[in-house]
Amino acid sequence: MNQQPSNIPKLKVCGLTQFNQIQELMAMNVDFLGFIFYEKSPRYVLNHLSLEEISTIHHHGKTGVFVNEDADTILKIVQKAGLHFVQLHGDENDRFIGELRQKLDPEVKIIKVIRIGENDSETKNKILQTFNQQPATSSLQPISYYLFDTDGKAFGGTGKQFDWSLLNDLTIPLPYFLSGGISEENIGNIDVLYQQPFALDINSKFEIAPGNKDTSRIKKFKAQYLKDR
Ligand SMILES: O=C(O)c1ccccc1N[C@@H]1O[C@H](COP(=O)(O)O)[C@@H](O)[C@H]1O
Repeated sequence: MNQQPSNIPKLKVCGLTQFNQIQELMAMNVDFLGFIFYEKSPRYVLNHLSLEEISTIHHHGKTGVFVNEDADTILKIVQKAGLHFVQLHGDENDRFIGELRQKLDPEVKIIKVIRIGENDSETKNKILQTFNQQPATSSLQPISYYLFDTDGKAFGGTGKQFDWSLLNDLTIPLPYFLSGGISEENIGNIDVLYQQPFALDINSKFEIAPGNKDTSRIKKFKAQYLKDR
């Protein structure tokens, strides 16, 4: 993993489908490469790359994005594609996550997505319930990271920002990825967050078309915003 001063968020680029773009991102030291294994997504990676091709990508941050997928399918994809992170972007409950944790190699880390709707007490309660699902005394912690994204009918890739100030009302018990319509236009507001993100997750705002990334804009974004601030 890329060595950076700890106050600078890492960068995940999600929804990758093109080999040449993946190589460009690796040359820029992007920390996480996201592949969407959700058939209904316009960024469904298996329409473009096979599991064998993904397995040949030598990078330590290969992340598979899954939406309400069954555990055995996730396991098979993780093993065949050589993934390091599993991003659960649907409505997976703690029981499912615990079972998946038991099946996965301990080195493979789970990122649990919390999709955020309105900034209201119902949303805050939903988030707190998810935090409480983590068993305090587990030898192998089921969830290693949270990822906060904007809620929407398509589960993810909405291109919309949620109200980040909601995070300031919470004590987030794990490092987290900040996601949902992140671009040059809103990243300047990141300083409002008391608890800074472990990583930024960018996706549809850096596309020419779904799955086709504008790598030169990503390069500029990384150089401008992910340097020592
Ligand atoms: O991008 C998708 O098509 C997608 C579909 C289903 C689940 C997750 C998806 N992408 C994730 O959405 C967030 C935010 O994306 P955006 O910046 O708002 O476009 C990101 O974490 C992707 O992993």
